[in-house]
Amino acid sequence: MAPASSLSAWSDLDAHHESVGKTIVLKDAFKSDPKRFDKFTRKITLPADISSESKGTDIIFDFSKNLITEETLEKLVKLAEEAGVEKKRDAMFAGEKINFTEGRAVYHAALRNVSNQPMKVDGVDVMNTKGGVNEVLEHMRVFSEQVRSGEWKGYTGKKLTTIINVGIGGSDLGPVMVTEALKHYGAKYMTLHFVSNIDGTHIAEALANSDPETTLFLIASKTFTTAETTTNANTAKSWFLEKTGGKGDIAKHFVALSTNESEVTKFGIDAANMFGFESWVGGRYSVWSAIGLSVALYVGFDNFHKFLAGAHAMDQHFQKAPLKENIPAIGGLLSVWYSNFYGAQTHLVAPFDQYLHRFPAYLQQLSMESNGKTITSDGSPAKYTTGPILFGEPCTNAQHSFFQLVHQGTKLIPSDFILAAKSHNPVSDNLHQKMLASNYLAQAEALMVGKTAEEVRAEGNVPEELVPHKVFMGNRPTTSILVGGAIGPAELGALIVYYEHLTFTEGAVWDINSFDQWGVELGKVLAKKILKEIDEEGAGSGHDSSTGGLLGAFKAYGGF
Ligand SMILES: O=P(O)(O)OC[C@H]1O[C@@H](O)[C@@H](O)[C@@H](O)[C@@H]1O
Repeated sequence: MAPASSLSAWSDLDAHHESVGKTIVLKDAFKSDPKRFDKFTRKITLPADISSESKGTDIIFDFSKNLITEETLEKLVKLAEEAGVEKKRDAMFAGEKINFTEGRAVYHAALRNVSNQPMKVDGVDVMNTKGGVNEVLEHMRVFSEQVRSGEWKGYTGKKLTTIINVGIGGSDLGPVMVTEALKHYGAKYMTLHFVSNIDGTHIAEALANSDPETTLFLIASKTFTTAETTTNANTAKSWFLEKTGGKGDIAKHFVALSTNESEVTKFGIDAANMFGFESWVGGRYSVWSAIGLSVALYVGFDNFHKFLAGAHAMDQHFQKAPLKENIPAIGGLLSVWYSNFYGAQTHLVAPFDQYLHRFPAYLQQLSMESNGKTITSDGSPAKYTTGPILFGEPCTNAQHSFFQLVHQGTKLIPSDFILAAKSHNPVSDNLHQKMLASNYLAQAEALMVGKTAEEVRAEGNVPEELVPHKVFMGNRPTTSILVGGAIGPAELGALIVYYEHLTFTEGAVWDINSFDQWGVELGKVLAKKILKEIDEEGAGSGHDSSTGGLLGAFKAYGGF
């Protein structure tokens, strides 16, 4: 594929940015076009049988407060066409090896293919083959139901009520985020811990109040070689054996979620207690796989299945909708528009939803590990900027911390706001929900309309020297996502997949491989070398003076 900047649609967008993009004033665009909201809003409706709403849940994506005209959208669609976004999408869904640096298919969509259409990699239907998607799902269903009912017992015959998931990166962030987001649906008697950090504090705090008789460990690692996870898992195993005086039965208290059977059995977990998946599932896309077992245990398999089904609905939309109507494609194209033509460096995602408090952290990995790349498909460096820095926090909290910069800073920060129309906790007669919604609406409006010097003066009693400080430039773009009900498993699944395919669209336009992550390797290798040096005499070798100096100081202060 040609570099994006050599496409004619790219030059066309460059010119369009000069003539229209730089001059568009959103509040005027709304005044002159009463239909702007309708024109730029897209909707997906999730089927009734999986939704939190009995008639099915609408999810509205309002793109109208973005710096675009109808012509911009057409030109962005043209760019997607020239960049082969649809072709690449179809190749992904056809199981082709689009992860070209690792020679792998990118097939996490198969994990949520609840309509069970045949999906093949190398001619094999991954849904129904032995050890395939359906078989693992059935294993997850049986196991999660046994644990939840108490049929699966610990070594002293007690029900397992504490779940400790040991994993990092994609083997942690998805399960943490989703179990938090679906807490309303979670088993109230269960205590969940997610141990990821190599910092011993993480595992120590999780074990501190856990009872080995009632604790289930899920060792979650695609490769089963990740240093943090194997170290934490070994510490957990030693704790378990020590606390149970060697009588504890590993088979009843440890299961593995992995692709690597030989490492799993080497660790001491029976292959029968392993929930597998395939190398065509990238770590950051693995919550839909066996890595999601903690979710199934916590919210029950039926809800886990709805989560997959909501995701599948968004997959089908992405696969079938024409680009101009295609919600994730539009999201991705807007990101390209801001990154490459306005020089925006960031993407803010602010859920107006406390249950979604780990959603931005999850999206950070999804977006930045996928598109934090420089090299294009022909091996040459991109001549344009790629993955934005994604960040966020739930609102209204974020408003009281970093929103100052979003409103009045020098940077353009395209922002997404997410709200569910219905709260799971309509306390104080829905007062909280109404206040939450009023902030969701007010922030997007304020970012767009801003406040002129004249408006500041008209408020009266403002000393002239303060006027510029109180001016809001406005014209700051937002995408507002409104879930037309509560956020249940299906709604959450669809929201995640919106961001997955948005990220896909960006990467497809930028002509990079969104599916490898070589950038995490170098630090791992150096850490191994330094770990050895900590136990050796001296301050290591071959380091720069800063690294060597710090290593020496650490050893001296820490008594190593
Ligand atoms: O699931 P495992 O194999 O332990 O990997 C955990 C994480 O490791 C990181 O270095 C990245 O590669 C992530 O994509 C991955 O999710």
